[in-house]
Amino acid sequence: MASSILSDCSSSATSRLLPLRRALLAPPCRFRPATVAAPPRRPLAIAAPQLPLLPRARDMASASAAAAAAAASSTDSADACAKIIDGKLVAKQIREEIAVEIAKMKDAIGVVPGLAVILVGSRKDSQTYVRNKKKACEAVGIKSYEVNLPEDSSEDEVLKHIATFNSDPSVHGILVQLPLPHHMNDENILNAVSIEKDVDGFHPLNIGRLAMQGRDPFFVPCTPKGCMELLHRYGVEIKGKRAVVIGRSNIVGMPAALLLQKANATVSIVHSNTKKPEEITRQADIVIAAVGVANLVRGSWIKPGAAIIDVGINPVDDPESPRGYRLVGDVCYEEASKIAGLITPVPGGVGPMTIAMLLSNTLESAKRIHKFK
Ligand SMILES: Nc1nc2c(c(=O)[nH]1)N[C@@H](CN(C=O)c1ccc(C(=O)N[C@@H](CCC(=O)O)C(=O)O)cc1)CN2
Repeated sequence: MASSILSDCSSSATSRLLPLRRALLAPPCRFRPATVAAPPRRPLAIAAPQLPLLPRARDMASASAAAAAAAASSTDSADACAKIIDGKLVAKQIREEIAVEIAKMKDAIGVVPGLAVILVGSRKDSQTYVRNKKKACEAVGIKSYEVNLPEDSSEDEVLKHIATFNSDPSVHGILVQLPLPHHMNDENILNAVSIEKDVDGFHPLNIGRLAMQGRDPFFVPCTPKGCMELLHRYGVEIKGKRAVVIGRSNIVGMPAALLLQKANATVSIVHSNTKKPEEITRQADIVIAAVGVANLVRGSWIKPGAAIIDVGINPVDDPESPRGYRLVGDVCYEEASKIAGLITPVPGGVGPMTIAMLLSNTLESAKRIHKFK
């Protein structure tokens, strides 16, 4: 269900005052138009989830609210606008690049990459993501295989389908859409996917290899890989920079921190027990926010000029929207975009990159299995 969060990221008390103060004091932020120049095309350098609310997320949110006044004054005086990192556009470029590569491989060796998706239950959001994955596969020339199981299926039924796909040579990638129903053990299921076909990169051996020096995983999880790809394509230097990842989930925060560290950033992870998260975040040249709390990161948390990657996709009530809600990130875009150097919007930032990276991982898998360069 959508939570009620005010669009200007302020508490209910300040929300009545801020728009007026802004109108009086601040020149409007001239956002870069939607036609912002596309980043240069480049070969792939190397995956929103609705993240669970952390137990102490409320504490972090209250630290955030306490910082609201400071944020208001700093954003009021700012006249700069961050460059928008256009994930939708980059994802489209990547899909086009992948389609070309797939056509080449098919011509050269007659192989068509195959992706198998297993969906358990009938969550509307998961059904939409799976449908979008299928459409994206069709558009680039990947053959997709889909298994839909009822909510009350047993773990064994899921494991049986995984085993069949593991031994099917026409399938190069297997994923189980998350979240799974509560009665299922994610670990048992994710462990069953062959690591050579684990295009989500969630198998513990793939995550373990990501964490180790001198080792590489077969696959990098799609959303964190998408975050890195956006940083690369927009020319953000990572080596020697300070990076902060907010959130430490297995599927986004933790792998994102490992990737930044592999790219030679100095990385801190801010989580539900972190004291003064805003002070730590303010030191970062690069911030990846993946905590699942709408508008947690305020303008006052951000170092001027920093690159901000917002992974959060949080529904908030909006009676004016046809759906009755709209999506906002973990970062208060209105404030942050006046202080940051670059920023991803929500929607249209990291989200579209998740599926583009899934296609990239599936192609990579087919190439590796068939030794095609
Ligand atoms: N097995 C997996 N399960 C889940 C993953 C995953 O990578 N593997 N990630 C998420 C869901 N997800 C893909 O599965 C996903 C989330 C969001 C988007 C996206 O494009 N979001 C749009 C907004 C969409 C909207 O309007 O509702 C955006 O941010 O612009 C794509 C894929 C959890 N499960």
